[in-house]
Amino acid sequence: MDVWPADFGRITVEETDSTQAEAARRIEAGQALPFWVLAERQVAGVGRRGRAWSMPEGNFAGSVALRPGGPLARRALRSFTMALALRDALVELTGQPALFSLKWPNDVLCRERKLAGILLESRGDALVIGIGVNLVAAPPQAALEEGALAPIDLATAAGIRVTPEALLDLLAAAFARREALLVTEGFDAQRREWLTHAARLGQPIVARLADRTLTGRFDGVDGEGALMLATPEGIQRLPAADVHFA
Ligand SMILES: O=C(O)CCCC[C@@H]1SC[C@@H]2NC(=O)N[C@@H]21
Repeated sequence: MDVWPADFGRITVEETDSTQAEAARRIEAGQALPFWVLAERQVAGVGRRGRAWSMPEGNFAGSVALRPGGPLARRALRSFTMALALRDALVELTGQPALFSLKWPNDVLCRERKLAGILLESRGDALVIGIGVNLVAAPPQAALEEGALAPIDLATAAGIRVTPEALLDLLAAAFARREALLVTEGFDAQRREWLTHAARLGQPIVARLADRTLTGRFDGVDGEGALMLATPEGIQRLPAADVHFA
C-alpha cells in the first residue's frame, strides 16, 4: 500500500466547476503548495484547447498544484511524468500492464481507446496539472469532436471498479516519486520509458496543427517533449499538435 506523499496537501471538495479553477483560487488564497484537489462532482470541466470535459459521477477529476521552478518549456515535461505516474497507478490497480498505452502528448489509453486526459496550465510560477480519468463511464462518441479517439472507461475495459480516492492514493505517490526523479535525473530516462509505452510508435499518424495537417510516421519524442514526425519532406519537429491515428 502506497503512503500519501508527505509534503503534498490533499483537499477533497463535493462539487466544483473545475478542479483547475479550484486549484487556481486556492493558490490565489495562499494555500501552501504542493497540493492535490479532488472533486466528487465537477460541473464545468475543461479539456485541452478549451474543449469541455464531461465528468459523470464516479469518474476521477483531480488537479495537482506545484511550483516546479526551472524554465517554462521544461515545466511542460510534467505531462509525460504525470502520464507515466497515472499508468503506474492503473497497472498497480489492475495488474494488467498490457492494457495501457500512452498517446502523445498526454493521454492515457486503455485497449487503444482514450481512458484519461491530462491538462497543464501555468498560474504565475505555479503549475496546475489536471487529470480526468473515466473510471466508471465514458462520454458518448457523439459528444466528441469528429475524428476524436473513441473513449472507454476502466470498469468496462478492465472489469474493475475503482474509487477516485483509491486512484488518488496511488497516483499521488507515483507522481511524487516520478517528479523527484525528473528533478534529480532529468527528462531522458522518463522520455525513454514513455516511448516504451507509446501507442503507434513507428506507425502512421496524422498531426493537426493550427494551419495545416501533416501525415507521417511517429518517429519518437525529443529531449523537449516535441513529437518527431517522419514525412516525405523530412523529419518535422512538432512542439504542439493534435494527434489522430491514421
Ligand atoms: O483534453 C484533455 O484530454 C484533458 C482533460 C483534462 C480533464 C481534467 S478533469 C480534472 C481537471 N479539471 C478540469 O477542468 N480539467 C482537468
